[in-house]
Amino acid sequence: MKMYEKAPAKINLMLDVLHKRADGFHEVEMIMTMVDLADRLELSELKRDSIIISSQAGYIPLDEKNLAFQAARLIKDRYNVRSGVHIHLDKRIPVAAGLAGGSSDAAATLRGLNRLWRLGIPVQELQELGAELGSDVPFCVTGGTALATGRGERLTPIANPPQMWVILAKPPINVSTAEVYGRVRAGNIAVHPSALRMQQALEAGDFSAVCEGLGNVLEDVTLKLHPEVQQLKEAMLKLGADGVLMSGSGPTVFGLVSKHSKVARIYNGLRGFCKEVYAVRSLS
Ligand SMILES: C[C@](O)(CO)[C@H](O)COP(=O)(O)OP(=O)(O)OC[C@H]1O[C@@H](n2ccc(N)nc2=O)[C@H](O)[C@@H]1O
Ligand SMILES: Nc1ncnc2c1ncn2[C@@H]1O[C@H](COP(=O)(O)OP(=O)(O)OP(=O)(O)O)[C@@H](O)[C@H]1O
Repeated sequence: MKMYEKAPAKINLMLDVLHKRADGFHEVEMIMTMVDLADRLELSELKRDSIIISSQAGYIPLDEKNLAFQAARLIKDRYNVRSGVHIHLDKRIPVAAGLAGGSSDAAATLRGLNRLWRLGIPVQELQELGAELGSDVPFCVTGGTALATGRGERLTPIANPPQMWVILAKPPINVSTAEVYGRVRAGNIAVHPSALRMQQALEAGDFSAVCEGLGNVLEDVTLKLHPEVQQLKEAMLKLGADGVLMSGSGPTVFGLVSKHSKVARIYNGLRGFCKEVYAVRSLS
Protein backbone atom coordinates (compact mmCIF):
# COMPACT_ATOMS: atom_id res chain seq x y z
CA MET A 1 0.00 0.00 0.00
CA LYS A 2 1.15 3.56 -0.78
CA MET A 3 0.16 6.98 0.57
CA TYR A 4 1.02 10.39 -0.81
CA GLU A 5 1.39 13.60 1.19
CA LYS A 6 2.26 17.17 0.26
CA ALA A 7 4.52 19.05 2.65
CA PRO A 8 4.22 22.82 2.06
CA ALA A 9 6.72 25.50 3.11
CA LYS A 10 5.79 28.10 5.73
CA ILE A 11 6.61 31.76 6.07
CA ASN A 12 6.50 33.84 9.25
CA LEU A 13 4.40 36.97 8.71
CA MET A 14 5.51 38.17 12.14
CA LEU A 15 7.90 36.78 14.72
CA ASP A 16 8.52 38.25 18.15
CA VAL A 17 10.74 36.94 20.93
CA LEU A 18 9.43 37.66 24.43
CA HIS A 19 12.12 36.15 26.66
CA LYS A 20 14.53 33.28 27.09
CA ARG A 21 13.11 30.36 29.05
CA ALA A 22 14.68 28.18 31.70
CA ASP A 23 14.78 25.25 29.21
CA GLY A 24 16.98 27.27 26.83
CA PHE A 25 14.24 27.87 24.26
CA HIS A 26 12.73 31.30 23.64
CA GLU A 27 9.14 32.25 24.29
CA VAL A 28 7.85 33.49 20.94
CA GLU A 29 4.78 35.00 19.36
CA MET A 30 4.57 34.26 15.65
CA ILE A 31 2.05 34.21 12.86
CA MET A 32 2.77 31.58 10.25
CA THR A 33 1.11 30.68 6.99
CA MET A 34 1.71 28.12 4.26
CA VAL A 35 2.74 28.87 0.68
CA ASP A 36 2.26 26.85 -2.48
CA LEU A 37 5.77 25.44 -2.61
CA ALA A 38 5.83 21.88 -1.34
CA ASP A 39 7.86 18.70 -1.02
CA ARG A 40 6.06 15.51 -2.11
CA LEU A 41 6.23 12.36 0.00
CA GLU A 42 5.51 8.84 -1.18
CA LEU A 43 5.10 6.43 1.74
CA SER A 44 5.19 2.72 0.85
CA GLU A 45 4.49 0.05 3.43
CA LEU A 46 7.29 -2.50 4.02
CA LYS A 47 6.65 -5.93 5.49
CA ARG A 48 10.00 -5.89 7.28
CA ASP A 49 10.63 -3.74 10.33
CA SER A 50 12.74 -0.91 8.88
CA ILE A 51 12.59 2.74 7.87
CA ILE A 52 14.14 3.68 4.55
CA ILE A 53 14.46 7.24 3.29
CA SER A 54 15.31 8.11 -0.29
CA SER A 55 15.31 11.39 -2.19
CA GLN A 56 16.27 12.85 -5.52
CA ALA A 57 18.03 15.64 -3.57
CA GLY A 58 21.68 14.81 -3.02
CA TYR A 59 22.15 17.32 -0.22
CA ILE A 60 19.98 16.07 2.67
CA PRO A 61 20.77 13.31 5.17
CA LEU A 62 18.99 10.00 4.44
CA ASP A 63 19.72 8.40 7.81
CA GLU A 64 18.36 9.01 11.30
CA LYS A 65 19.28 12.71 10.96
CA ASN A 66 16.43 13.13 8.49
CA LEU A 67 13.37 14.59 10.22
CA ALA A 68 11.05 12.28 8.23
CA PHE A 69 13.03 9.30 9.57
CA GLN A 70 12.73 10.67 13.11
CA ALA A 71 8.98 11.15 12.69
CA ALA A 72 8.55 7.58 11.40
CA ARG A 73 10.63 6.13 14.24
CA LEU A 74 8.71 8.13 16.84
CA ILE A 75 5.28 7.02 15.66
CA LYS A 76 6.46 3.41 15.19
CA ASP A 77 7.89 3.19 18.70
CA ARG A 78 5.00 4.98 20.39
CA TYR A 79 2.31 2.83 18.73
CA ASN A 80 4.27 -0.46 18.60
CA VAL A 81 4.05 -0.75 14.82
CA ARG A 82 5.84 -3.87 13.54
CA SER A 83 5.83 -3.15 9.79
CA GLY A 84 8.19 -0.68 8.16
CA VAL A 85 8.03 2.11 5.62
CA HIS A 86 9.95 3.45 2.64
CA ILE A 87 9.59 7.23 2.40
CA HIS A 88 10.61 8.90 -0.84
CA LEU A 89 11.09 12.65 -0.50
CA ASP A 90 10.73 14.71 -3.64
CA LYS A 91 12.43 17.85 -2.27
CA ARG A 92 11.30 21.14 -3.77
CA ILE A 93 11.59 23.43 -0.74
CA PRO A 94 15.11 24.84 -0.43
CA VAL A 95 16.99 23.28 2.49
CA ALA A 96 18.03 25.21 5.61
CA ALA A 97 16.17 28.21 4.30
CA GLY A 98 13.88 29.29 7.16
CA LEU A 99 10.92 27.73 5.33
CA ALA A 100 10.51 24.69 7.63
CA GLY A 101 11.17 22.17 4.86
CA GLY A 102 12.38 19.43 7.19
CA SER A 103 9.66 20.19 9.76
CA SER A 104 6.97 19.98 7.09
CA ASP A 105 8.37 16.63 5.87
CA ALA A 106 8.21 15.37 9.47
CA ALA A 107 4.62 16.57 9.84
CA ALA A 108 3.62 14.99 6.50
CA THR A 109 5.23 11.73 7.64
CA LEU A 110 3.13 11.77 10.84
CA ARG A 111 -0.06 12.41 8.83
CA GLY A 112 0.82 9.84 6.17
CA LEU A 113 1.78 7.05 8.57
CA ASN A 114 -1.34 7.69 10.64
CA ARG A 115 -3.29 6.83 7.47
CA LEU A 116 -1.00 4.10 6.12
CA TRP A 117 -0.97 2.18 9.39
CA ARG A 118 -4.62 3.08 10.24
CA LEU A 119 -3.65 4.30 13.70
CA GLY A 120 -6.52 6.76 14.17
CA ILE A 121 -4.36 9.25 16.09
CA PRO A 122 -6.26 12.52 16.64
CA VAL A 123 -4.72 15.69 15.17
CA GLN A 124 -3.88 17.17 18.57
CA GLU A 125 -1.91 14.05 19.49
CA LEU A 126 -0.06 14.20 16.15
CA GLN A 127 0.88 17.78 17.03
CA GLU A 128 2.14 16.68 20.44
CA LEU A 129 4.29 14.04 18.76
CA GLY A 130 5.46 16.73 16.34
CA ALA A 131 6.56 18.98 19.21
CA GLU A 132 9.04 16.25 20.22
CA LEU A 133 10.70 16.64 16.80
CA GLY A 134 10.89 20.44 16.50
CA SER A 135 9.15 23.70 17.36
CA ASP A 136 7.74 24.24 13.84
CA VAL A 137 6.41 20.67 13.40
CA PRO A 138 3.06 21.08 15.27
CA PHE A 139 2.09 23.98 13.00
CA CYS A 140 3.09 21.97 9.92
CA VAL A 141 0.79 19.12 10.99
CA THR A 142 -2.29 21.24 10.29
CA GLY A 143 -0.90 24.13 8.23
CA GLY A 144 -3.26 26.94 7.36
CA THR A 145 -2.54 30.17 9.19
CA ALA A 146 -1.97 30.29 12.93
CA LEU A 147 -0.74 32.29 15.86
CA ALA A 148 2.00 30.25 17.52
CA THR A 149 3.11 30.89 21.11
CA GLY A 150 5.16 29.04 23.71
CA ARG A 151 8.22 27.84 21.83
CA GLY A 152 6.02 27.74 18.72
CA GLU A 153 3.94 24.67 19.55
CA ARG A 154 0.83 26.35 21.05
CA LEU A 155 -1.41 27.14 18.13
CA THR A 156 -4.51 29.22 17.53
CA PRO A 157 -5.88 29.05 13.97
CA ILE A 158 -6.59 32.44 12.39
CA ALA A 159 -7.82 33.75 9.02
CA ASN A 160 -5.76 32.97 5.94
CA PRO A 161 -4.14 35.92 4.12
CA PRO A 162 -6.04 37.55 1.28
CA GLN A 163 -5.06 36.21 -2.18
CA MET A 164 -1.50 37.29 -2.80
CA TRP A 165 1.71 36.27 -4.52
CA VAL A 166 4.77 35.39 -2.50
CA ILE A 167 8.20 35.71 -4.05
CA LEU A 168 10.86 33.77 -2.17
CA ALA A 169 14.58 34.31 -2.61
CA LYS A 170 17.19 32.25 -0.79
CA PRO A 171 20.75 33.57 -0.85
CA PRO A 172 23.48 30.87 -0.91
CA ILE A 173 24.43 31.14 2.77
CA ASN A 174 23.90 28.92 5.78
CA VAL A 175 22.20 30.20 8.88
CA SER A 176 21.96 28.21 12.10
CA THR A 177 18.61 28.66 13.88
CA ALA A 178 20.24 27.85 17.23
CA GLU A 179 22.93 30.50 16.65
CA VAL A 180 20.42 33.17 15.68
CA TYR A 181 18.27 32.54 18.77
CA GLY A 182 21.46 32.39 20.82
CA ARG A 183 22.34 35.93 19.77
CA VAL A 184 18.93 37.49 20.49
CA ARG A 185 18.83 39.74 23.54
CA ALA A 186 15.11 39.95 24.27
CA GLY A 187 15.57 42.92 26.62
CA ASN A 188 17.24 44.97 23.89
CA ILE A 189 14.63 44.62 21.17
CA ALA A 190 13.68 48.16 20.16
CA VAL A 191 10.48 47.49 18.21
CA HIS A 192 8.29 44.47 18.82
CA PRO A 193 6.01 43.52 15.91
CA SER A 194 2.39 43.13 16.98
CA ALA A 195 0.65 39.77 16.67
CA LEU A 196 -2.69 41.44 17.38
CA ARG A 197 -2.22 43.94 14.57
CA MET A 198 -1.32 41.17 12.08
CA GLN A 199 -4.22 39.06 13.27
CA GLN A 200 -6.63 41.96 12.74
CA ALA A 201 -5.18 42.63 9.27
CA LEU A 202 -5.76 38.97 8.35
CA GLU A 203 -9.27 38.86 9.81
CA ALA A 204 -10.13 41.99 7.80
CA GLY A 205 -8.55 40.56 4.62
CA ASP A 206 -6.62 43.85 4.37
CA PHE A 207 -3.54 43.21 2.19
CA SER A 208 -1.96 46.65 2.83
CA ALA A 209 -2.32 46.19 6.58
CA VAL A 210 -0.69 42.74 6.30
CA CYS A 211 2.29 44.36 4.53
CA GLU A 212 2.49 47.12 7.15
CA GLY A 213 2.34 44.61 10.01
CA LEU A 214 5.25 42.44 8.78
CA GLY A 215 8.05 42.17 11.35
CA ASN A 216 10.63 39.64 12.53
CA VAL A 217 12.95 40.35 15.45
CA LEU A 218 15.38 37.64 14.28
CA GLU A 219 16.12 39.80 11.23
CA ASP A 220 18.42 42.12 13.18
CA VAL A 221 20.62 39.19 14.17
CA THR A 222 20.78 37.49 10.76
CA LEU A 223 21.20 40.78 8.87
CA LYS A 224 24.21 41.67 11.04
CA LEU A 225 25.77 38.26 10.35
CA HIS A 226 24.89 38.34 6.63
CA PRO A 227 24.52 41.82 5.09
CA GLU A 228 23.55 40.21 1.74
CA VAL A 229 20.14 39.42 3.26
CA GLN A 230 19.57 43.15 3.73
CA GLN A 231 20.63 43.76 0.13
CA LEU A 232 18.11 41.17 -1.03
CA LYS A 233 15.36 42.89 0.97
CA GLU A 234 16.23 46.24 -0.58
CA ALA A 235 16.33 44.76 -4.08
CA MET A 236 12.86 43.23 -3.64
CA LEU A 237 11.41 46.51 -2.45
CA LYS A 238 13.04 48.42 -5.31
CA LEU A 239 11.63 45.93 -7.80
CA GLY A 240 8.14 46.68 -6.48
CA ALA A 241 7.21 44.18 -3.76
CA ASP A 242 4.47 45.60 -1.50
CA GLY A 243 5.97 44.13 1.68
CA VAL A 244 9.25 42.35 2.37
CA LEU A 245 10.50 40.26 5.30
CA MET A 246 12.99 37.54 6.22
CA SER A 247 11.29 34.23 7.08
CA GLY A 248 12.11 32.52 10.40
CA SER A 249 15.81 32.67 11.20
CA GLY A 250 16.55 33.15 7.50
CA PRO A 251 18.21 33.43 5.13
CA THR A 252 15.16 33.35 2.79
CA VAL A 253 13.54 36.70 2.14
CA PHE A 254 9.95 36.85 0.92
CA GLY A 255 8.10 39.62 -0.88
CA LEU A 256 4.32 39.96 -0.92
CA VAL A 257 2.59 41.23 -4.05
CA SER A 258 -1.12 41.67 -4.66
CA LYS A 259 -0.96 42.30 -8.43
CA HIS A 260 0.07 39.43 -10.67
CA SER A 261 1.37 41.93 -13.22
CA LYS A 262 4.29 42.78 -10.88
CA VAL A 263 5.40 39.20 -10.27
CA ALA A 264 7.46 38.57 -13.45
CA ARG A 265 9.41 41.82 -13.07
CA ILE A 266 10.39 41.05 -9.46
CA TYR A 267 11.16 37.39 -10.22
CA ASN A 268 13.33 38.22 -13.24
CA GLY A 269 15.05 41.10 -11.46
CA LEU A 270 16.05 38.86 -8.55
CA ARG A 271 17.13 35.96 -10.76
CA GLY A 272 19.88 38.26 -12.03
CA PHE A 273 21.83 37.81 -8.80
CA CYS A 274 20.12 35.07 -6.78
CA LYS A 275 19.87 31.50 -8.11
CA GLU A 276 17.07 30.26 -5.87
CA VAL A 277 13.96 32.35 -6.53
CA TYR A 278 10.35 31.11 -6.48
CA ALA A 279 7.09 32.89 -7.23
CA VAL A 280 4.15 31.12 -5.60
CA ARG A 281 0.71 31.85 -4.19
CA SER A 282 -0.15 31.89 -0.53
CA LEU A 283 -2.27 28.86 0.39
CA SER A 284 -5.78 29.74 1.43
C1 LIG B 1 12.76 30.18 13.48
C2 LIG B 1 11.52 29.32 13.38
O1 LIG B 1 11.63 28.45 12.26
C3 LIG B 1 10.32 30.23 13.13
O2 LIG B 1 9.17 29.54 12.71
C4 LIG B 1 11.28 28.50 14.65
O3 LIG B 1 11.16 29.33 15.79
C5 LIG B 1 12.37 27.48 14.87
O4 LIG B 1 11.80 26.24 14.68
P1 LIG B 1 12.66 24.90 14.51
O5 LIG B 1 13.68 25.06 13.43
O6 LIG B 1 11.64 23.80 14.40
O7 LIG B 1 13.41 24.88 15.89
P2 LIG B 1 13.90 23.66 16.80
O8 LIG B 1 14.46 22.58 15.92
O9 LIG B 1 12.84 23.31 17.77
O10 LIG B 1 15.07 24.37 17.58
C6 LIG B 1 16.31 24.70 17.01
C7 LIG B 1 17.05 25.59 17.98
O11 LIG B 1 16.51 26.92 17.93
C8 LIG B 1 16.41 27.48 19.22
N1 LIG B 1 15.01 27.84 19.50
C9 LIG B 1 13.99 27.35 18.73
C10 LIG B 1 12.69 27.71 18.97
C11 LIG B 1 12.44 28.59 20.06
N2 LIG B 1 11.18 28.98 20.36
N3 LIG B 1 13.46 29.06 20.82
C12 LIG B 1 14.74 28.71 20.55
O12 LIG B 1 15.64 29.16 21.24
C13 LIG B 1 16.98 26.45 20.18
O13 LIG B 1 18.33 26.79 20.39
C14 LIG B 1 16.91 25.16 19.43
O14 LIG B 1 17.94 24.30 19.78
N1 LIG C 1 13.58 16.08 5.40
C1 LIG C 1 14.52 17.02 5.43
N2 LIG C 1 14.53 18.00 4.53
C2 LIG C 1 15.46 18.98 4.59
N3 LIG C 1 16.43 19.03 5.52
C3 LIG C 1 16.47 18.09 6.45
C4 LIG C 1 15.51 17.05 6.46
N4 LIG C 1 15.78 16.27 7.52
C5 LIG C 1 16.84 16.81 8.14
N5 LIG C 1 17.29 17.89 7.50
C6 LIG C 1 18.43 18.72 7.94
O1 LIG C 1 17.85 19.81 8.68
C7 LIG C 1 18.57 21.01 8.48
C8 LIG C 1 17.57 22.18 8.34
O2 LIG C 1 16.85 22.00 7.15
P1 LIG C 1 15.39 22.63 6.93
O3 LIG C 1 15.19 22.71 5.46
O4 LIG C 1 14.39 21.89 7.71
O5 LIG C 1 15.61 24.07 7.57
P2 LIG C 1 14.72 25.31 7.79
O6 LIG C 1 13.88 25.57 6.57
O7 LIG C 1 15.62 26.43 8.19
O8 LIG C 1 13.78 24.91 8.99
P3 LIG C 1 13.07 25.86 10.08
O9 LIG C 1 12.42 26.97 9.33
O10 LIG C 1 12.07 24.89 10.71
O11 LIG C 1 14.15 26.30 11.01
C9 LIG C 1 19.45 20.81 7.27
O12 LIG C 1 20.76 20.98 7.68
C10 LIG C 1 19.20 19.38 6.80
O13 LIG C 1 20.41 18.69 6.60
